[in-house]
Amino acid sequence: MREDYADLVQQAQRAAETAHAPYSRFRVGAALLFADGAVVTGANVENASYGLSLCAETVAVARALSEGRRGGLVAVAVTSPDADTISPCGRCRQVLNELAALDRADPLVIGAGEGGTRQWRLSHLLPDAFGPDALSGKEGEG
Ligand SMILES: O=c1ccn([C@H]2C[C@H](O)[C@@H](CO)O2)c(=O)[nH]1
Repeated sequence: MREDYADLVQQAQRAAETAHAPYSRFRVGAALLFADGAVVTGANVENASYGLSLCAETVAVARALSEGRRGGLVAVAVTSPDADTISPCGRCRQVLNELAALDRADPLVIGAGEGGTRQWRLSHLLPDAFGPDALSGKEGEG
């Protein structure tokens, strides 16, 4: 793994320590790397109403968008201290695609754990994605 991605994984690991996961006891951290070098992290946030829980990747994407980021997503690291390895759930793939598609990026997704590290392009994890393009001309500036 390139050194900068090792650092990104480390940031995801640190984020996982802040997870609010009292129900599943499965902590997840995500770290998004942007072209300007910025990193935005997130951890999963569970809810007593289980189905309302938010995944780490979703929290990170929401943080990035609410900070005003509208593209430049280069890589995403996801990790859990409670699993040997991890790959983003289906909903997270769609949520990541929302940010990536804003500038037609195809970020590297890194699933890291003690059991090994796997890398994919987001387009591999979510081929033929439904994205903002499908609505072009139908939506306003958000
Ligand atoms: O890609 C994933 C998959 C799962 N989780 C969280 C959701 C839930 O809080 C816990 C167990 O599914 O892990 C994530 O944060 N990201």
